[in-house]
Amino acid sequence: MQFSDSPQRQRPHLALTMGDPASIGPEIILKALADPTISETCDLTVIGTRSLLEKTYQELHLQGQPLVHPDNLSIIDIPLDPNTIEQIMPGSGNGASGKASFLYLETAIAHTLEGKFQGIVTAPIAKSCWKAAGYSYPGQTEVLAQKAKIERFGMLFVGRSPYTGWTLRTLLATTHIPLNHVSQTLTPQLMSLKLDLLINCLQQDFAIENPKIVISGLNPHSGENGQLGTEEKDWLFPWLEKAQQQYSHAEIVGLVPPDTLWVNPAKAWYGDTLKITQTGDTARDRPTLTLNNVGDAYLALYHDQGLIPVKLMAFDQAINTTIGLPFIRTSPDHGTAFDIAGKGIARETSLKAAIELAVELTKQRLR
Ligand SMILES: NC(=O)C1=CN([C@@H]2O[C@H](COP(=O)(O)OP(=O)(O)OC[C@H]3O[C@@H](n4cnc5c(N)ncnc54)[C@H](O)[C@@H]3O)[C@@H](O)[C@H]2O)C=CC1
Ligand SMILES: NCC(=O)COP(=O)(O)O
Repeated sequence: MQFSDSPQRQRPHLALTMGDPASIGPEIILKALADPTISETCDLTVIGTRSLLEKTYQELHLQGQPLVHPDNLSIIDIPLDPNTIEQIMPGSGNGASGKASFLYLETAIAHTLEGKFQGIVTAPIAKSCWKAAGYSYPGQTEVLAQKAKIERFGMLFVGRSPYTGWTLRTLLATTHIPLNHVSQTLTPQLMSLKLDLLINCLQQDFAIENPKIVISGLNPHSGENGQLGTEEKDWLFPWLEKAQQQYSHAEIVGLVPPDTLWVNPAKAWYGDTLKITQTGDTARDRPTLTLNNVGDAYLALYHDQGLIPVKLMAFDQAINTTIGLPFIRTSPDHGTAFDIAGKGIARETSLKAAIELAVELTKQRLR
């Protein structure tokens, strides 16, 4: 893969897809790229529809929003026919916007596989709009994996605490499936695959040689010895014991009951920098940071078990990154936010964090 600058400066060239054009995607792109600290670290090429970026700029800059003008961006333009353009209205995702967002992603992947970009940052898409357009994928992750011909991949969320600098990393063992499919989808093979990917990723991408990984139970109190669910007793604990022996260079902790799993990460996230003010004006310090109690990464068994705590702590900072791909892919943790699209109030912080992480990971891979 080629870097667009001298190896010493390691300036990655990244694709940035526009996501669903009826979403907050165009707005957060124009906001994020208005920040010079972002453009200083990498070369970014937006993959989307220029006329829609221009329309967003015209509508929002009148409100005094700090936006980059699309003329100052590198764009691979995906023009849409007038009939499609007419159907794309901020806040109303549909088959037309879904089709456009799929085209942007496909184009980014094709260019990346050809070596034009080292990584892809994706703005959010709506799975329902893809479905309306006739594309049947659970999300962008599966499209990336399929086009890259990869069978082993994972959905990892990364967020750096603005209070303490501590980094929360959460891998989901299962992702976009109904809750009542979780138990039969989880298997020892799937758990081994995800744990293996996670350990490799922590070592290679985050330079953590001997990672500590904390794994959640599935049922309340991790099954309470079979009384509240049998998966832990039947196979999760035996699987864990084998994994602990297999990965002697990693510390694998578990199965921690899912409700208490997030107490120590929350302490590490907030540290002692905040005070809880209770009614009656009493202020109480939060517990001091105790980093020996936390993991380098958490393995959650299903989507909401991992993402409720991630979004509670880190909604404006967290990044979704696909691990196992031959290139870097990051995305904000939030979705299309159709409810606020076109209003000029979307925050670009998570997209900026996604770009920053893509730069960091690309450089780490080069090292
Ligand atoms: N990376 C991706 O492509 C993702 C896509 N999605 C998709 O997005 C769609 C909507 O999902 P929801 O569950 O409603 O989550 P959402 O993240 O789009 O919205 C949840 C709430 O957060 C607010 N919000 C989200 N991003 C914001 C931002 N940058 N600034 C200010 N407020 C923000 C929204 O206004 C809404 O009130 C779904 O189709 C989902 O599948 C969801 C998560 C990630
Ligand atoms: N909850 C994460 C999410 O919806 C993003 O999925 P993907 O489109 O990145 O696969």
